[in-house]
Amino acid sequence: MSADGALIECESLVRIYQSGPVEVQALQGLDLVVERGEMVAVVGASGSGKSTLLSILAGIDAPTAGRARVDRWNLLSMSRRDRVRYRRQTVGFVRQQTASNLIPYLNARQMVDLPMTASGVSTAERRQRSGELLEALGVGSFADRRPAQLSGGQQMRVAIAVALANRPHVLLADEPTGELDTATSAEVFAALRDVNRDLGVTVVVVTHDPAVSGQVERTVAIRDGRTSSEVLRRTATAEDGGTHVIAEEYAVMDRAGRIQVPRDYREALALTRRVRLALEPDHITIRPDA
Ligand SMILES: Nc1ncnc2c1ncn2[C@@H]1O[C@H](COP(=O)(O)OP(=O)(O)OP(=O)(O)O)[C@@H](O)[C@H]1O
Repeated sequence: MSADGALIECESLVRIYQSGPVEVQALQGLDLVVERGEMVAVVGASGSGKSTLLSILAGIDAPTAGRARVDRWNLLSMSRRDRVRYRRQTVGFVRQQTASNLIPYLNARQMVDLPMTASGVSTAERRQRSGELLEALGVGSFADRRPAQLSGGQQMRVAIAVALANRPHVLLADEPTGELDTATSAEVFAALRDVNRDLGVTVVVVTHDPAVSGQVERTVAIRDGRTSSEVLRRTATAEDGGTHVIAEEYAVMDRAGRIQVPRDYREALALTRRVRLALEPDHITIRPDA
């Protein structure tokens, strides 16, 4: 794998679910590298394997085959005890349904407090950390409110604060804006970007929302359980001094040299099973087998 020292490395990751006689290949050899400090959006159609990937990275689900490493943890060979430590200390996870992240009878401060209590953090440190986190997420003045007394966007910010309580290296968020209106989504997403920038937490966020994925520097697209393409965005300065974002799409090639040719390209040239490949001085051509 190329990136030495990357925080997250998945290679040829496979997850097969067996339900009775039916086998579902949720991940079919997925490759993903995320550098420390990056913020990456994962996009893809419903059923493409996004939530499966996130559950594996969160240490909730175990892969069937392949390689997956986060920090110093090998997610395939981790013992049960290590898995508990990993989930407590290395990753923070924000679930898809806002309410499932929260406990109805606790207020925001108590909820942020809970994971730290489980990790044996002192009372004074807990109090300081929960105050700082709620403040950083813009919900400092709601510390004494329970979930039912908060709006959807505020609940999600509290959920993010809870996920960050034990200073994880990685924050994983599965459709954090899925249940929110456009304006609130933008606010929650801005909060995730602040957390990434100000606290240095690496963020992997699954989203359906192109408006959301368009705001990060790298978007990884999953199709049929594999990483199919990546969009990289950078800000360029024009001659008149104005700035604009340039987005470039790349196909992803695995170590065996496999790439996915997008369906519209295949259809446009009627590419089917066999194609002609030719190596040119600085590129490769793919032609129909005519
Ligand atoms: N526990 C499970 N048992 C059996 N099949 C499952 C299980 N979890 C997921 N799958 C299947 O694996 C595939 C990938 O599901 P996954 O939830 O990862 O997709 P997704 O991209 O997150 O979809 P969505 O955007 O709808 O949440 C789907 O075909 C799904 O039905």
